Amino acid sequence: MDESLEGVSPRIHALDLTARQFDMLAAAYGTAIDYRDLFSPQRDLPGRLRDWADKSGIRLRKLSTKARERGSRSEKVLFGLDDGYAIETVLIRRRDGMTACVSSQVGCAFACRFCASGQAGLKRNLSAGEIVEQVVRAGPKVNRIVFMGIGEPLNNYANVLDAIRILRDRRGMAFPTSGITVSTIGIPKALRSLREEHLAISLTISLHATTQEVRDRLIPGARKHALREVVAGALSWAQRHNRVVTFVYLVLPGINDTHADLQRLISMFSGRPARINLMRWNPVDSVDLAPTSDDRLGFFRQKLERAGVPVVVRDTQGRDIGAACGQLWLRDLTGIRIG
Ligand SMILES: C[S@@+](CC[C@H](N)C(=O)[O-])C[C@H]1O[C@@H](n2cnc3c(N)ncnc32)[C@H](O)[C@@H]1O
Ligand code: SF4
Repeated sequence: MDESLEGVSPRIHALDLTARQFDMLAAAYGTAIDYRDLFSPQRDLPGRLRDWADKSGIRLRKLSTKARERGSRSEKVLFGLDDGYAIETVLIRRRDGMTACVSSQVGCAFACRFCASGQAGLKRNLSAGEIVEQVVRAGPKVNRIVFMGIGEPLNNYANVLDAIRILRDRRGMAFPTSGITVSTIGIPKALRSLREEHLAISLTISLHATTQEVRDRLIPGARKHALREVVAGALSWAQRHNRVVTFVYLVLPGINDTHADLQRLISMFSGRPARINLMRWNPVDSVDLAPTSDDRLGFFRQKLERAGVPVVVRDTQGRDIGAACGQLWLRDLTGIRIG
């Protein structure tokens, strides 16, 4: 992370600033505000903050709320961006707090067959500040963050890691990294870098196949990533950090749910620092796939359990408002889908 102010434009987004950069700006403009004030969850930001922003030419907020949709346990917020696109953030209520499911990119380059978010391709990366702002705007009840919205976080490595560092800074939001999960298709080079970071985050790998051929069909953008390198990179991260890595497996009838798949999953993960989350496909308009049956999911779960591989069946929240995993579309400012 470059902590100097070089190249920082006067219209910089306050939530892009590290505490050190803030100190330098505070010294240059003189201020009575504290770094923590930048992360104020209030809708009407305190006057002293607005005065400081006017004086220093800093933008306190960059996202504009375009729409909100409430479901039984989740809420979806459509945030407009400066360049005419709109991304979505999902808030999920839990018994002990709230989870913010944040977007990391404007669209996605990987074009997974089963997912809405990659249908328009990748337009650009979100900045660290645009990621942090999604959490700030979600309010103080958020105690978990999952990078499971639009985009592939490890394809925007620098900004996602900067966002995590800003979020966890004790002088700012002091968000515990143990409450942050990065979900990724597992880009091997980025996994090697992540292994060396001193960050106590959780890691989830979207695996979805046990052969290269099936994975290439399901995740066309990841064709150059060898499946065994993805798995080895994730397990190496787990060993280095003394953690368990979660592998997500979307069970798709007739595609990746054969007995041979089950056997390969068992031999890949038995005795490893890994757990498997079996998932059902959430429907996406104009995508010709079918969700698996409860029986098939139960069969996979039972066989994996018997082989000693930790496994859970995970059902995602938000299907009632099109906010479940993989159902978020890149949109324009009026909410019309792109892709
Ligand atoms: C939308 S992705 C974003 C994070 C990252 N790009 C990834 O693929 O892990 C979050 C999770 O949703 C899963 N997913 C995508 N489309 C889905 C769908 N239609 N039904 C269920 N899960 C889906 C992905 O495989 C991934 O585990
Ligand atoms: S599942 Fe993840 S990697 Fe695949 S298109 Fe959706 S957001 Fe991108």
